[in-house]
Amino acid sequence: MKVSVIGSGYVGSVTAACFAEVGHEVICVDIDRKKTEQINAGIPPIYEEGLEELLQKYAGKKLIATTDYEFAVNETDISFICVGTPSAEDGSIDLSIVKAAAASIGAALGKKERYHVVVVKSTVVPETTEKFVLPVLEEASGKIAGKDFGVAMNPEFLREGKAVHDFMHPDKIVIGAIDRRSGDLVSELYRTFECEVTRTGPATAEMIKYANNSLLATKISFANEIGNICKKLGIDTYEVMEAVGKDFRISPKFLNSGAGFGGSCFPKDVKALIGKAKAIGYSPVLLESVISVNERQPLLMTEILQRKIGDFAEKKIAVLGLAFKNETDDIRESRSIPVIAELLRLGARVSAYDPMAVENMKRIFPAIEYCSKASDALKDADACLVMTEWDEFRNLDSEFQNMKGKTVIDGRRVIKAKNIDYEGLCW
Ligand SMILES: NC(=O)C1=CN([C@@H]2O[C@H](COP(=O)(O)OP(=O)(O)OC[C@H]3O[C@@H](n4cnc5c(N)ncnc54)[C@H](O)[C@@H]3O)[C@@H](O)[C@H]2O)C=CC1
Ligand SMILES: O=C(O)[C@H]1O[C@H](OP(=O)(O)OP(=O)(O)OC[C@H]2O[C@@H](n3ccc(=O)[nH]c3=O)[C@H](O)[C@@H]2O)[C@H](O)[C@@H](O)[C@@H]1O
Repeated sequence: MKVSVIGSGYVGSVTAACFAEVGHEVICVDIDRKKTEQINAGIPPIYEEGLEELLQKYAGKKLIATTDYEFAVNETDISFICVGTPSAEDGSIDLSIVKAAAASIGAALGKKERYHVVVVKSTVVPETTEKFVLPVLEEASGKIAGKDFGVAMNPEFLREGKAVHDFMHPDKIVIGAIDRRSGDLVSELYRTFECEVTRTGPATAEMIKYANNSLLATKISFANEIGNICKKLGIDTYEVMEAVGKDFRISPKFLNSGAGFGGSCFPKDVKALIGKAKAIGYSPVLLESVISVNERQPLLMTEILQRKIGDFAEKKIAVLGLAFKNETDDIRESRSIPVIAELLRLGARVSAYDPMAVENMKRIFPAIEYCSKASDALKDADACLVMTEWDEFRNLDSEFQNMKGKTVIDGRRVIKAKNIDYEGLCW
């Protein structure tokens, strides 16, 4: 089939490359010309394992990128909206980018003769596809949904760092369509995937995505709550959760306590669902607690450190890990951001290291010291905070001996080194 993918970020570029891999012809559309040029040259606009190989294989052949909506819509049967859905000031969802993309697709649809299906893959709160995107498409095209074109919602469950693998081997495919014809076309696109397909309506598909992310975020905040209580009692929460996870109704996944969840989705999506719930007159107390536990968690790192080394003024604190999790350069909502801000507020000097995310963090904290090796960040530091679960931190040992003080607060349970003054965040 011929597919256009609107937005070439984490989800769009991976969706496009993977659809090419399963045999479709793909046109990527982005308003950022630099990204379209990169894709056409086989260069991934973001880092994801396996993405470069796919782009090298298909760019300029089965996969091309453009800024031209009209061309992309005209040449394809189906368009996937994969643009960002950030938080507005009050935490609710900001749909302005989705609106712009839908209006551009709509304008192109207005000039197209053949039937076309528009699929929302961006994470959007329930009712958005039918009550917001569909009317924008109708107005911009002058056509009627369900008659002249189809509309569907197909949420994405990939994780950053494992995005290509997750897209190619999904646990589930959810297709919420306004009518059978739209849903059948989306289903046809996924026919080679060996995975159960859930067919439903758009609002249910939208809610499945939010319930999924909110439950995973809830598991993490729950593990952190238990971890904080365990710490006060001198109990090892990792031992507790390992046993709890053996109950097949619970599963051991996503019960690692620590500095909390970051990333472009969990914080934003839980807040967006809170915003939607409030807008319809429901007070989501559990979801609000998931966020408050998560916001308190990184600041417990600096509280513990203060108890151990006292005043931060003029002290050098090494921060290991800037990405919101391992295997990515993404720093969006990284738990190291509030920690570095707090260290600076309290007068500390910060030396930071991350295997991939240094360049991105420079945009937020241009004035701290960035190092190209963990050992450089640790040299002469008074203390160290470990913020990201990078595997290479598990092998650090003698590097800690070049610190002035030997205090290491581990926010991710990754440090194995001996002869240091080690303290876990909640164990
Ligand atoms: N990042 C992730 O791991 C996942 C993200 N999602 C959801 O997918 C959506 C996209 O997320 P990301 O890929 O992370 O966003 P992103 O910010 O990495 O990428 C968005 C892309 O859209 C482009 N864009 C902006 N306005 C445009 C327009 N009018 N027309 C065409 N392109 C335009 C931007 O230049 C950018 O390349 C969000 O709703 C997110 O919640 C869902 C599952 C996983
Ligand atoms: O909607 C999305 O964008 C995506 O959000 C998450 O994926 P992602 O944000 O890439 O990363 P995760 O691996 O889920 O980790 C999120 C955060 O939780 C933290 N985490 C994870 C697991 C755990 O046990 N404890 C914990 O603190 C990680 O350190 C990280 O900061 C979901 O896992 C994906 O299924 C979903 O598609």
